[in-house]
Amino acid sequence: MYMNTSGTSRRSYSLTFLGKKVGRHHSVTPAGKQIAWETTIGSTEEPEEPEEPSQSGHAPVLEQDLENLPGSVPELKERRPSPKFPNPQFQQYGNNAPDTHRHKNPWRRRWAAFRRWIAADRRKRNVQGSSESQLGVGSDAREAERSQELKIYIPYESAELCIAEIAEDMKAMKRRHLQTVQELEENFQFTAQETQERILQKVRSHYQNKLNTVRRFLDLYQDKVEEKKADLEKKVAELTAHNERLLEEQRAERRRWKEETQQWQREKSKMLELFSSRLDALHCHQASTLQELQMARQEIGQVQEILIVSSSQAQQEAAEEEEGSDKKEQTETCSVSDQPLEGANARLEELKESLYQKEREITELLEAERIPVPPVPQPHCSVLLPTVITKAHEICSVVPESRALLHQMIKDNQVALAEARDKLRLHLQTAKQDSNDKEKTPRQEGSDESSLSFLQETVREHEVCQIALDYIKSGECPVMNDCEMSELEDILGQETLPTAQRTVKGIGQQLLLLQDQLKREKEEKKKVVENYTSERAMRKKYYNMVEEMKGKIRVFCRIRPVTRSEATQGGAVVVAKLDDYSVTVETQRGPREFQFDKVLSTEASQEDLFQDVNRLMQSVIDGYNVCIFAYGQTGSGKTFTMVGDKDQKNPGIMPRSFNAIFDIMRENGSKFDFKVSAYMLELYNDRLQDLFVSQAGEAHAQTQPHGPTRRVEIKRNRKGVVFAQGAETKEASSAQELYALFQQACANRHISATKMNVESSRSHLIVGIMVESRNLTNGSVNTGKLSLVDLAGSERAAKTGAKDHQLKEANSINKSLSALGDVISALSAELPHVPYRNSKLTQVMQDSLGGNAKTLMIVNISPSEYNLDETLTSLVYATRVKAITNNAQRNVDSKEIAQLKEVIMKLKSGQAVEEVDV
Ligand SMILES: Nc1ncnc2c1ncn2[C@@H]1O[C@H](COP(=O)(O)OP(=O)(O)OP(=O)(O)O)[C@@H](O)[C@H]1O
Repeated sequence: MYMNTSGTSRRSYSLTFLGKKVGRHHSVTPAGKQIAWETTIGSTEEPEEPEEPSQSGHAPVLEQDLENLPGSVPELKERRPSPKFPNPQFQQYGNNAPDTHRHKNPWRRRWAAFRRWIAADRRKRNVQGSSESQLGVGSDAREAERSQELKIYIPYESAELCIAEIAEDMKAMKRRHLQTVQELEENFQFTAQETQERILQKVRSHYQNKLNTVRRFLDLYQDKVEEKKADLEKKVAELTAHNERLLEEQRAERRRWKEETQQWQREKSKMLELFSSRLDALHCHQASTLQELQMARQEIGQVQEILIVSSSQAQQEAAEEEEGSDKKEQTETCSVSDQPLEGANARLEELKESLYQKEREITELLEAERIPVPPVPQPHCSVLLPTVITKAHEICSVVPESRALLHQMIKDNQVALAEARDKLRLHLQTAKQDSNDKEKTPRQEGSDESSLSFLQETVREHEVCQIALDYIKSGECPVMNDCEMSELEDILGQETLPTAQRTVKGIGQQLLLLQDQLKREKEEKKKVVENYTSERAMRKKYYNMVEEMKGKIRVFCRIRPVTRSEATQGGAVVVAKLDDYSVTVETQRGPREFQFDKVLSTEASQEDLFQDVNRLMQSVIDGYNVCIFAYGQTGSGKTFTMVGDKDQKNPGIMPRSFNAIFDIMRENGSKFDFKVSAYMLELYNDRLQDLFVSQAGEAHAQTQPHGPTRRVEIKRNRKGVVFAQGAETKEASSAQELYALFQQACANRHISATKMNVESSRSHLIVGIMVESRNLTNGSVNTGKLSLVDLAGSERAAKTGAKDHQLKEANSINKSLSALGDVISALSAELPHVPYRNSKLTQVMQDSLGGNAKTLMIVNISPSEYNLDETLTSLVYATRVKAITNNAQRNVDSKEIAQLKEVIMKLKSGQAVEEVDV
């Protein structure tokens, strides 16, 4: 047998039984040394009893033995592991382990006995060897014998015992080994746990620090927000004050306009009165002239009768002459009878002349009455006055009725003059008394002054009239110096001279003046109306701005053109756009006006509409939630507005938004890093469907026994932002890519033909576009969401002709719209409970109605009388929506929060988190 130590912690046994190797075992000795020994059984000789172990234990024996083997004791000692290991279990195997402990191990005990036995045997053999050398045996034979002697012959039972012990020993070792492994594992776990806890602690403290920083940031932000809020409130107050000022100005303008109109009306009526009184006078004059004419005609008739009588008398006398009467007598008679005839003829000629004159005058007057006389240069008073007086006097002297009329006029004027004088006197007396009695207000004084001047004017008018009439009566012309003449011209300028010619010309001039004034008034009125309209538009604009600042939902109204079917039905157009902000509907009870943030007429193009929508795209990029939805009866143009026409010649809000978002992104590409993703859903028969999954694909998935059944559900995050759980979200890197996704989704939408619309949407379309923008300067992240909703239209089955499954669809659509109506009513009435949960549609739109989004509603209406009821319902509905207030907030995370969110996302998805991430 030989024994070898290699100084390692492994031990190997190699057993040879009856000349054969029976096995090799490795084990770790407690002392950590490797021992290999071989046992060859060659004799049945019983070994000597081993020596009793010495008091000092077996260790010295072992070291002694080991000195003869490869690997000396010092080397072995060196290789022994130092008792560094903290585990006491392992310490017991170290060199410092107490002997008592060693002896407790049965195997060790036996092993020690065995080694002692071997040592004794060796000693015995050495003794034998030395005696033989002394006898001088040949060296070769001795060598062979020595090699033979090196073998130790162990009795079979001992070997068996030994093997059994070794086996037992090995089992025990195995157990200990396993135990050690287990302990190692436990220890490792314990250590790993400790390390993990340490890391967690570190992470926690790191997070805590970050959180504190974030809190500080938040406080700063809060302060800034407060400042901003105060600023905005100030601005709102300023705008309100400005609005008030504008309103006040408008009221003042209106008052002024009203006063001016009244003044103008007063002046107009005064002028008309004057004109009619002048006309009356003219008619009187005309009537008297006609009467005169009549009388002249009668006179002519009488003269003609006299002429006839005289001619018959002449004939008679001629006959008598024939009978031979006295010629002298005849001549006398004849000369006597000729005398009245000549007078009558002269009178007749005179009358005729006067008649023609009168007729000419009347014609002139009538002409002047009919045609407004352009202002002609007045003849000089010095020429005009004597002519007028002479002519008037002539008429009066020739026509007795005129004379009588003149006398009457003089009398009347005298009476009127006396009355006017009395009135003036009375007024002066009263005024004098009043001025003595009390102090007057400026207004009273003004009215007194005006009535005094009126009375003075009346008196003066009558006085002038009196002088004129007196002159006409006498036929004299007044002798006037230049000063008097100019005074008279002034009077004539005031048109107080009652001559017909003057009157007519004055009336013509007055008419012209009136026309001029009317024109001016009209222009002024037009200007006032224009000012008022522009001011009204401005006021509405400011009002809308204030409302928007307050967070009110914006509502646009779009009137679509009359469709062909409506035209064939012959329904009248009952809807009209009043201005950019008002629409009017002709109802049976009269016109009804509705006000919105914008009204788009039938002529408004898709570009016009998008111009007002475009600014919301910037809000999305800035991190706001924005919702744009179209509402209206079926066939009113919702899909046209939101999506566009079929061949996309007139793209609607959705495709335009895609382009606008990517345009803004491109412009800001140097400052931000953007990410765009989208989901597209439809709410069909009260079930949410992912439009990125085709109906065929979904049907296939349903038929699979363990196929993935997608269930899309509406959830809200802590900030109240709605998101679709279970819906596929796809990323897009360009507007074209996003549009391709949109087209893919639209292809999966439920559409069918009804009587009202050949391409009627049978579901609500919901498109969500998420835009994440990371600021490259400060690392903050904005997350905006744009929700575009094309609602299905409310419909009446009788009108649309819906049957079977279309009826079911219509019921579902109407039910969800009615739930939407309930939500709108509750929000506009500011009720404490808003029934969002009554329908999936209202759940989807929860953050857009009364939530934290900037919302725009487009109410689409038909202009036709055929849809009057639905149009009125839609407009009332939209008016209610205008009253709803949202609280739009920006979704901004600082760099740290964004990073932490990323870490949380990674942890949630089971990804490894590195120190760098934290
Ligand atoms: N502003 C418009 N200019 C021109 N055509 C329009 C306009 N609005 C709507 N139309 C036309 O009217 C028809 C009906 O419009 P659309 O399909 O958009 O109605 P809808 O409200 O979406 O109906 P439904 O609720 O049934 O889906 C379409 O042919 C559309 O092209």
